[in-house]
Amino acid sequence: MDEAEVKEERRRLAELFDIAPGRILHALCALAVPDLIPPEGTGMDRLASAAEADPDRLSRLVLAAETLGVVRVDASGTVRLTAGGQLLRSDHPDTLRPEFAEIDMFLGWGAFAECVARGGTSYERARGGALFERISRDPASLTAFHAYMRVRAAQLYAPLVPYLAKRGFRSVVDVAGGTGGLTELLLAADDKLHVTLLDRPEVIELVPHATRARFGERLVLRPGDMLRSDLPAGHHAYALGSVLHDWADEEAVAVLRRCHRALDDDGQIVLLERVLSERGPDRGRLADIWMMAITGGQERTLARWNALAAAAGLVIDDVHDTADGEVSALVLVPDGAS
Ligand SMILES: C[S@@+](CC[C@H](N)C(=O)[O-])C[C@H]1O[C@@H](n2cnc3c(N)ncnc32)[C@H](O)[C@@H]1O
Repeated sequence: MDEAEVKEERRRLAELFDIAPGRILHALCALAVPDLIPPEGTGMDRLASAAEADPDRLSRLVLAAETLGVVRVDASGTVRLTAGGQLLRSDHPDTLRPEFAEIDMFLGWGAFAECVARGGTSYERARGGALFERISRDPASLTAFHAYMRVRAAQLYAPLVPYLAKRGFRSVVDVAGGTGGLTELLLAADDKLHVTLLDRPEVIELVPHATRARFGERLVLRPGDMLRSDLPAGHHAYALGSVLHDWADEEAVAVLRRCHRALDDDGQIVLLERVLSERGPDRGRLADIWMMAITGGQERTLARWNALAAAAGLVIDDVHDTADGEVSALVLVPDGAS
């Protein structure tokens, strides 16, 4: 490398390493700053008072945010959101706010290199418990996590809904379906469908009343533990959206076996998951590292998904990818049924 290339690489790596941009966006969202900036703009002092923040510190944060391109501050000191900054508002349909306002995941990275070297998750080391157990004891974290999951589900799974609707499910169990982001998409796409939403009891309690009222008896809420007890039996499809990537193979196979046992005669299991490329650079490998750090699970290649299915007596019958490769639908049926 010549001197200019070294300089450029140092700059590129230092930029990758810098923790500040993410934390600036986090603080803006946690303090609801984008929600407090009206279309006509606002002054720094007014913004600080609305955000209940120290005026000097908040103005430094906003100026740093301008450098990141999410706000613009004009000569008179009026602060406005840029087009990108609009995505940080909670009322934007593609909002990033619940994700960026979350602190628990960030704190969970802790001593990450330790977990690479010695196993376990850095989340557990840093936060003193496994993710789903710990946030269950911390209402603020639980609410923030599921607020993010709902928005994520609506955005991530929407491109798969036409494909899922065409499969003509009679009834679906949304296994570990959180507060029902996927369930709502499925129920809204087919007015004859019944969905049983199963998750931990404290998560089922967070299902919004509006969702319960909207779908009436087509939605059954079922507190349960997919790792310790049988799933409701006799349904046509068992959907698992971003569930198995949270778990190592042993637990993932145990959950698949439970779904297999519960299936209707012509039943199917539908995984909504990322399919990692077999080799070469893939942004999904960063998501894989999130899983290593936070849950102890992993993102999987098609070969690994095949192996997981086989271990539960299942085969992959169909794979439907989305254009951006962020998520695919993998349809599993009992081995010998396809
Ligand atoms: C990554 S979230 C995915 C939520 C939802 N399927 C979605 O795509 O939005 C994982 C979900 O698994 C649930 N979960 C974790 N352990 C569980 C268990 N033992 N039994 C049932 N649900 C569980 C969590 O509460 C959480 O809602």
